[in-house]
Parts: sequence; structure tokens; C-alpha cells
Amino acid sequence: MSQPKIPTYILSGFLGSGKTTVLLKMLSDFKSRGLKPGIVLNELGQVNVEGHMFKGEKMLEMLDGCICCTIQDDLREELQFFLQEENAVDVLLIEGTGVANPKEILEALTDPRLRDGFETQSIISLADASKFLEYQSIFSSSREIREMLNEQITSATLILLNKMDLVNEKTKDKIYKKLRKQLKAEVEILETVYGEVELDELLKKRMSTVAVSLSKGTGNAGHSHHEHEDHHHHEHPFKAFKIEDFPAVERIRFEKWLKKLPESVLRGKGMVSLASPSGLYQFQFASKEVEMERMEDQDCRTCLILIGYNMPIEEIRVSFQQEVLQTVSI
Ligand SMILES: Nc1nc2c(ncn2[C@@H]2O[C@H](COP(=O)(O)OP(=O)(O)OP(=O)(O)O)[C@@H](O)[C@H]2O)c(=O)[nH]1
Repeated sequence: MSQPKIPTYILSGFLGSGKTTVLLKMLSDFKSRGLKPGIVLNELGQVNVEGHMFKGEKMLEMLDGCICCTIQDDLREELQFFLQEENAVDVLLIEGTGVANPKEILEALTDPRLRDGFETQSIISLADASKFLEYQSIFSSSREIREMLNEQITSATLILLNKMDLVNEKTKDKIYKKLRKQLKAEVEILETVYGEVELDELLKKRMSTVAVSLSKGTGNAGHSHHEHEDHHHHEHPFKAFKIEDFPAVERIRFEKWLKKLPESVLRGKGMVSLASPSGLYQFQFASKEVEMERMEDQDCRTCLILIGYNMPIEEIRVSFQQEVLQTVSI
């Protein structure tokens, strides 16, 4: 008898919108229901600074995963892992990078070799309410980015409008107007703070309602092989760069530096050693906010990853040396 298909959910959304926050919450909700989840994480940059959050999970990491065809091929290979009996899971969550087009992931899942193993239930897209309007205007001149942002929204079967704690009613109204123009009427929008939402809402099978729009015109999730080839030929405009193995920093100085980074820096994350209170902390920088959490494992290397669009990398590196480390060279 053939195995039942693994219900699969794709978590999409731009850099820092809250995908990992939702993923972690879903994992803990699954566990309290006695379900065994599997996860696939894509990261930009060669280190996954968040790996320690998923200790003990059946997890596949795809680092430096900048979307497109390479990630699709890798994903196809990696997904075979969950089809082996010893790695069986009850449900699978796939988190794309913040610059991934969820259709690319969907397409990998419809590969004939995987179609019998996985059944995509929903594409859940996070939108950062505090940055939604700003991003639309910052990126208005780049067709490629505009299209990617648009795809993240229009291919969703459910939108989580997250970070609602950071916006007022007026902004909210403007976002709704834009979203409603982009979305099909049946696509639900749920407002969230720290991705708080009933698990049952997330688990609803919503895929069939948008199946038509996803396969529009091409019969393969809206993406032709010709388009794939194109992707290989030009570099993606988003870049990640990292600084590693730096000494302890002053928390206030470091936070101040992060907050005044150029607008082209869209996201930061990593591990820093603080001078006081001393110890190794994980930090997140998104929507101009900084969060720090002391790490259980105090034995990691320090690492700072910045992700952005046309970032003045050298200028940033020098300002890190001068303003945070207060040295001349790292
Ligand atoms: N104020 C506020 N912060 C939030 C909310 N949701 C998430 N965050 C914070 O935003 C930051 C980014 O959240 P993540 O869940 O890591 O976002 P992501 O989409 O996985 O980010 P990428 O790794 O860039 O793809 C973290 O510091 C979160 O704690 C929210 O509703 N309100």
C-alpha cells in the first residue's frame, strides 16, 4: 500500500517579515498535538545563525540558497530525505529565503518524483506591515524586485499581515487597499503580532482555490524553462555579507550602529559577544528594530550577517571597525 502524502506548507515573505517566528510557533503547536514535523530552511549567506533554534528537529538546511534553479534542484534532492521510512514526518514546513519566489518551491514540489510524496496545502506569506508601503516605494525602480515582492504576495493562499503592533490605523488602511488590489478576493488576510495565529487557521488546505492562477499560462506553476535559464545569466540584486570572529562589543554602541545603517541594509542577524552583560547573544535586526537573546550555547563564533540591496559593503565594514570595534582594522 502506498504511503499517505506528507501535507506540506510553504512559508514565504520578504526579509525579516516573521517567517521563522511563525515557523517556531507552528513547531511547538505541532508538538503539543503529538505530531512530528519536518522542516526545510533556506538561508542567504553561508552560515545559518538560527540553526540552534531548531535543535532536535528533523531539519534540512540549504545555505547560500539564493532561489531559482539551483535551489530547486537541491530541494528536489533534499526532499527525498523525508520519503525514507526512518525520516518520516507527519507534516512538512518549508521556509524560503526572504528573497525567494514561493512558486519556485512549489514547482520543485510538483516534480513527478515528489508528487506522490508531498501534497502542498498552502502557501503562507508573511507581509511586514511596518515596512510594506516603504518597500513598495524603495523598490519601485527595480522591476526584478518589484516582481519578486509581487509574487510573494500574489502566489499566497493566505496572507499574514504581521508586525501589526508597529502600525497605526491609517497605514493599515493603505496596506489593505494595496493588498486587496493584488490579491484574489478569496485569499484571506489575517493580522498578526509576532505571528500569533491559531494553528488550525494555518493548517487549512487552501491550495486548490488558487491552483488556476499558479499555473497560469504555462502549466508548470507559471514559470517556464526559458525563464529559468534567464535566472542563471544575471546576478540577484540582493547580497549577504558577513563579518566573523570579532571581539566583544558594547551593546549600546552596536545597536546604535545597526539602527543608522543605510536604507539599503534590509536585514541583519548573527551572534555577538557583549562586553556587558557579558556573554554570547543572538541578535536580530529587522524593521529598524534590534532584538537580543542570550545563547544557551556560549561556545559559538561571533558572526554578523547583513542582507541588502546594493549595499556599500566597504563603507559598512569600515564603520563597523571604527564605530563598534573602535579599531582601525578587524
Ligand atoms: N515588533 C515586532 N517584531 C516582530 C514581529 N514578528 C517578528 N518580529 C521580529 O522581527 C525579526 C525578524 O523575524 P523573523 O521571524 O526572523 O523573520 P524572517 O522572515 O524569518 O526573516 P529572514 O530570516 O530575513 O527571512 C525578529 O527579531 C522577530 O522577533 C511582530 O509582529 N512585531
